[in-house]
Amino acid sequence: MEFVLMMVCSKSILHTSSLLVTVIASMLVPTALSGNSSKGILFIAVDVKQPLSDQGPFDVVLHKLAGKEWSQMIEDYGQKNPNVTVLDPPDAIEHVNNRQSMLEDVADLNLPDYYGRVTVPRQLVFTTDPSSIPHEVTKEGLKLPLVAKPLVVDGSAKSHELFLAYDKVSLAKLEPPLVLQEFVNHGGVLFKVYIIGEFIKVVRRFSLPDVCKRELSKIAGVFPFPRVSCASASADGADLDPKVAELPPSPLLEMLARELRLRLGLQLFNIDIIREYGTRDLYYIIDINYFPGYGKMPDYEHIFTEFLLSLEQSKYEKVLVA
Ligand SMILES: Nc1ncnc2c1ncn2[C@@H]1O[C@H](COP(=O)(O)OP(=O)(O)OP(=O)(O)O)[C@@H](O)[C@H]1O
Ligand SMILES: O=P(O)(O)O[C@H]1[C@H](OP(=O)(O)O)[C@@H](OP(=O)(O)O)[C@@H](O)[C@@H](O)[C@@H]1OP(=O)(O)O
Ligand SMILES: [Mg+2]
Ligand SMILES: [Mg+2]
Repeated sequence: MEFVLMMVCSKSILHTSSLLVTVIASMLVPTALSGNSSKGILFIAVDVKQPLSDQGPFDVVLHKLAGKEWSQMIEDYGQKNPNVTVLDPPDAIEHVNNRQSMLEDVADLNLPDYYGRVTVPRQLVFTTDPSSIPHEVTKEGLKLPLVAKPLVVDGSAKSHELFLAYDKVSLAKLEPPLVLQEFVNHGGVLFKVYIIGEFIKVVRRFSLPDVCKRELSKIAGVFPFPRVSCASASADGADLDPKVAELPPSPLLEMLARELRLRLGLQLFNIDIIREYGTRDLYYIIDINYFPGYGKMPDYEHIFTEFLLSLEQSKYEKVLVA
């Protein structure tokens, strides 16, 4: 079996050490350049300025690009080539690149709770007039502290600039569009669940420390905080309180990943999950990221390759059945 993948990513992504670069460096380019199409995968980098049909045919489109023009190009290509697999459809990506819509599907999930309950923190969206924020927050009964997050995630550093707010008055200093999300104490550790099709891998990362009532009553203001749970903040192997460190049960993660994959219409994403401190099984999803840096995921080369091969295998099986 041989199939052709087309890869596209923006310059900004190429400059960060994301999966695309890591994979190109370690797996794809050698495969494509050497002509040794081991496992049958041929990767072709695409020039987005040229028509796609002049560069194909492709079996799979793998990309992390946004924008109307690009979405249109992919849609047109898909219409002319109904057998192409787009990873992932631009409208599904856009849905999770907005911090309001990304969590809506989780809130609607209604999973059975044998292995634990999964929910999302309460949050409000503000698109204009920051002076109304304190009043709205009081009216809606959101509890402090609050995490302020830019509404749209667009791959820029600014869309990851978050603030922790300790009092309501200071909220008027924030810059909409943003979401204000209730902060949930979780013992300073979060679970990052990587999803690649049907495959799941969970890792522990350090996170923001808990905020106690005393601290809340003594501090006022909104404070920026750095990317606390980035890859360098791996908490796997750290000496942690076992109650905090215990991973969410696998059946819960499997059920959650399956449901989200279907609802979101995505194959490549990760989820940030925290467990409320002092509970055994109350989980909050606080973030979903499209096509995250898989290069940091243990054993990603093997998993990603198997995933790509499974796409073609399932197409082949469908043809046999039809
Ligand atoms: N509601 C919350 N309760 C407790 N901690 C939170 C909450 N929201 C965010 N955090 C902390 O802030 C970090 C950053 O928040 P979030 O994951 O939403 O931002 P991000 O910029 O999208 O991050 P990523 O790099 O994963 O894309 C989380 O990893 C977690 O440590
Ligand atoms: O840069 P990293 O490898 O950390 O990957 C991060 C990725 O950046 P990249 O796409 O430039 O790789 C981010 O994408 P944008 O929102 O900025 O588009 C986002 O998905 C983060 O959640 C990823 O961090 P992780 O969740 O995997 O810890
Ligand atoms: Mg996150
Ligand atoms: Mg995120």
